[in-house]
Amino acid sequence: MAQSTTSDELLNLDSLRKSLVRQEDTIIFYLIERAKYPRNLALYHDKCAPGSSDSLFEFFLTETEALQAKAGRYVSPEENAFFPDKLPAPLLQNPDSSTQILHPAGASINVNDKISNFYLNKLLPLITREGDDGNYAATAASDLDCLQALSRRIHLGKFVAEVKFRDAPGDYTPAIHAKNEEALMELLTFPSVEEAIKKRVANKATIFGQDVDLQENNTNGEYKVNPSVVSRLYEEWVMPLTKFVEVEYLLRRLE
Ligand SMILES: C=C(O[C@@H]1C=C(C(=O)O)C=C[C@H]1O)C(=O)O
Repeated sequence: MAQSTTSDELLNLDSLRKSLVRQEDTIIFYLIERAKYPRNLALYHDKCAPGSSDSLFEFFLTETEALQAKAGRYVSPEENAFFPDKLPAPLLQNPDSSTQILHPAGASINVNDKISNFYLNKLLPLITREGDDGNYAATAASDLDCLQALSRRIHLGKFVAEVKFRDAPGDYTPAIHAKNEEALMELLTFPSVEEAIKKRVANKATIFGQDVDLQENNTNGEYKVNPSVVSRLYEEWVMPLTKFVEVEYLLRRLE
C-alpha cells in the first residue's frame, strides 16, 4: 500500500500534505489488521531461540529489513530502517530521482527508536485485546507493516521541513542560526491543519472499521479500532514526532 512520491511532489507543500492524507488510510488499515490478533506478548518478550539475545519480534524485523535492504528499500530517502546498523548493501543501486532533495546533514535523521517505543508500549495496548493465540509470525508481519507506515509518515517531516525552508528561507534562517527550537516549532506549526487531521483520521477509522454487509445501515456502533484512539495516536505521537523531525532537520539545514 505504500506509495512512492515523485521528486516534484516532494518539493511542494500541497502535494506533501496530500501524501500525508493518503498515508492516513494505509496506517488505519494496518492498525485494523493488527487489531485482529491479540496482544501476543511472548512475541516481544521470549527469546527467539536458545542462546539468542533477540526476541522473535526483533529477529523478524532485522531479517526482514536485511532482505528489503538487499532489494534496495533503503536507497530511497523516504525509507528509514529500524536497525540501520545491521543492514546489508543493496544488490543494485536503483536510480532514485528524489535522492538529492534533502540537505545531506539532515537526511540521516532517524527517530525509529521513538516510534517503536510508543508503538509497542502505548499504542498496542490500546488497539489489541489481551491474550495469546500463538500467531506470532503473522503478528510480527502486521507490526512491521504498521511500524514502516508510521515511520514513512513521520520521516516525511524531513521533506516538509525542506519545502518550508525553501519557501521562506528568510523566516527560518535567524532561528536556525540561533538554534532556537521553540521559534522553529512555532514557525512550522499550522494548528488548523492539525485540527483537521485529528477529525479526519477519527472519521476514517469510523468508516473503515465497520462491518459492511448488504444493508445500508448496519452499524452496531462497534469499530475494529477505536476512532478516538486513532485521533489520539495522531495528536500525541504522530504529529509531535513529525514536527520533532522537522525541527531536527531545520537545525542542520545550514551546516
Ligand atoms: C507536516 C506539517 O507540519 C506540521 C505537522 C503536521 C502533521 O504532522 O500532520 C501538520 C501541520 C503542521 O503543524 C505540515 O505543515 O503539513
